Amino acid sequence: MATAAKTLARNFALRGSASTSTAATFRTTTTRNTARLPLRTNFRQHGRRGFASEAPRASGGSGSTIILALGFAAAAGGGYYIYTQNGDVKLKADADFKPTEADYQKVYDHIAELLAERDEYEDGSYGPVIVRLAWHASGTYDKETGTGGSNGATMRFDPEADHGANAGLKVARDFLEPVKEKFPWITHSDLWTLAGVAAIQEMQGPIVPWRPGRQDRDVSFCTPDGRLPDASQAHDHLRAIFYRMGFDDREIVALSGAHALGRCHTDRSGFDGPWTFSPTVVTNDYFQLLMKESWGWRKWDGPKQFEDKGTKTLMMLPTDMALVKDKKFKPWVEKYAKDNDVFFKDFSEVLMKLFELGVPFESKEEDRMKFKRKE
Ligand code: HEM
Repeated sequence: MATAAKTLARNFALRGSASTSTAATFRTTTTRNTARLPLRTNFRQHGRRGFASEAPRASGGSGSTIILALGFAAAAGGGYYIYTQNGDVKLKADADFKPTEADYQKVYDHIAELLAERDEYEDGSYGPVIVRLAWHASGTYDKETGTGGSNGATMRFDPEADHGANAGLKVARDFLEPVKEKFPWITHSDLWTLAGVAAIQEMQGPIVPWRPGRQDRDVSFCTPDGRLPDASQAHDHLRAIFYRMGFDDREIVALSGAHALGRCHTDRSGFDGPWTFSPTVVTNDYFQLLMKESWGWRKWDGPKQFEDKGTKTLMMLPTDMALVKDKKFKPWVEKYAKDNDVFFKDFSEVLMKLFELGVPFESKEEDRMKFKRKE
């Protein structure tokens, strides 16, 4: 009997044969096709691009950059004006400027345009690495002390940018800098989470309600290293990390469904490879593969990880396998594998909660915005 991965691989081979009728049925990040296929592929093997160390970009810029930024700000209707002081050119926020939902939708639209345009990145999309940035910016939250979380964007600073778990995220932060320049009124911490929402929605995931209100904080608010999960560990570690943020077992499993997206990189985490054959489309394939595929240890010099026995091209981390080994996690994996709609509903709710961790909102829950996808 063919394994799930072999079936996926066969579909991939079909796509490779460039049959237009077949290709038309595959879901891609640029063509939205809501028809549910049992298994989808838009997998492309790409050469790995290395990203070296994570030194944050120096802030500030030349006068011409600032004037350019002013042009963008004006174009975006951002309520900013320019003034000079001792020859210094500065941008200053208009305190009266109150961005509306339409202003935030413009930010969303710009990110969506950039995601579509800049398809030179691996697997054709920056979407997965942006989702990882939004998650790592939020997942430092500690409910006991109220520290960490998406309020602050402290990964802009060396101590946090250099945490091992954040290796490779400079590429996502840099991707978003032109957006910050175009809309200088938005905080980095609002921008990173809004970009996470945009990436999920533009990769055909569920609508994720979002609200603004995060303030950027200085370097003294950087969280200590070790708050994000260690992929080499087991169920007890997952619970310790995610319970600290205030999540329960169902939510831990739903969040892990993000690993339908993207891949591991030997020059970042040390692990290697994608979890699914469609790493730029939000699907429940991660759960299907966890349930249906046979997984064995990969024989290699790198850290311990699993590979599918069928094609040996997919991977699972020890923490991913913990979801099917643990009696309380497994029923949720089964449920999400069987029902993509239930997964999408829970995934949307849990992402919304993740991106709001640690934020002292002035707005109400009913003020959350639902962004329209790019046409
Ligand atoms: C459950 C605990 C988790 C562990 C141990 C874990 C671990 C990892 C590791 C080791 C990588 C590879 C990084 C690299 O080498 O580039 C990765 C990638 C990724 N993770 Fe997780 N993760 C977890 C949860 C999550 C959650 C909750 C989300 C989002 C909601 C998420 C989203 C992603 C995405 C989208 C990527 C792909 C990034 C890319 O393609 O560059 N992960 N994760």
